[in-house]
Amino acid sequence: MLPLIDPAVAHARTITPAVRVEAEKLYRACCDIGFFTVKNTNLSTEEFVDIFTLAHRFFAQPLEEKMRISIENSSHHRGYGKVGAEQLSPETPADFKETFDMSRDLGPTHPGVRAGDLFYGPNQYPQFEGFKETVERYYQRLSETGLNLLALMAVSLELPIDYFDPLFDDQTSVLRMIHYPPVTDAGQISAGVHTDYGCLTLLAQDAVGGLEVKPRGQDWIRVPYEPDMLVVNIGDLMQRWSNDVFQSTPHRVVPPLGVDRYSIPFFLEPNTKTRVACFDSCVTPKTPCRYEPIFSDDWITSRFNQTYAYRQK
Ligand SMILES: O=C(O)CCC(=O)C(=O)O
Ligand SMILES: [Fe+2]
Repeated sequence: MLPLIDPAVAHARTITPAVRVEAEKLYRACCDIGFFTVKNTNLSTEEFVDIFTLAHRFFAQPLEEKMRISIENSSHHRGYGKVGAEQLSPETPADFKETFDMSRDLGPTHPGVRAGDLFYGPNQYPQFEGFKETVERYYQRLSETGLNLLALMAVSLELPIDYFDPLFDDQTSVLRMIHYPPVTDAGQISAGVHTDYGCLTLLAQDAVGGLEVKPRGQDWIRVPYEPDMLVVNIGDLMQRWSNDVFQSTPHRVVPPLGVDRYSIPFFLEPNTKTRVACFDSCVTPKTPCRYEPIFSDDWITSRFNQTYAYRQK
């Protein structure tokens, strides 16, 4: 069982006894497992249902239609990724999944777009009525929930409760829809063993299940589906930021044979040029800072290039 955290207590950015309780639970979860679950988000049950319905409709289209918004046409890593586009583990074949990625839909007046930044730009959307509105609303909701979790994390790290807010006010988070087609032989890997690149991942999965997590020194844990629940994990950038106090835990997807599975991760990432240097509270005489400061976007770019076939051409 993964620990359950209530992000809503941090909404007002005021340190209350409830904030301290949740921050302490979150801290332990991040140190010991790197994964936890979240309920009491600002998403309604209908919004969970709507986003999955949209994902089903999107992936049900013919391949040619989906390829009109191929990620390979985007200078900003947005749009449709066909089966085989991503290989999360170098040890196993490319992942047996298709994806749709979006971020904040930014036009030419945004300074990052003008500067030609990879992380700021327009989305590529399919032509459905309501698609843009539904995914953008979901993105907004997940961003709020993610920032509430970061507020708890800030408290647990002895930082001001609103420490992360200005670092995410021009965020580069990515919302992804994933369809795993039915696996028919054991050689097909839905999602290979990997860690996530960034800060925090907030995942909605469907009732099929299949997500498995391997905390340090423990066996694989299966993460069961529960309605209205998000599964959250620490990514490599946050592990680095915390001087390895928090764990970015390996995970994989092993769904039951022969069924379609859908999941919707939200990768919460800061503004570009966020300087990631060990938090003071994570550095002690016995555990000096292990990492050079790095800019968040340089880190994410290097990780993309390792896992995407089209970026290696
Ligand atoms: O589909 C899932 O349950 C997990 C997906 C995942 O780990 C990822 O895309 O990074
Ligand atoms: Fe992942």
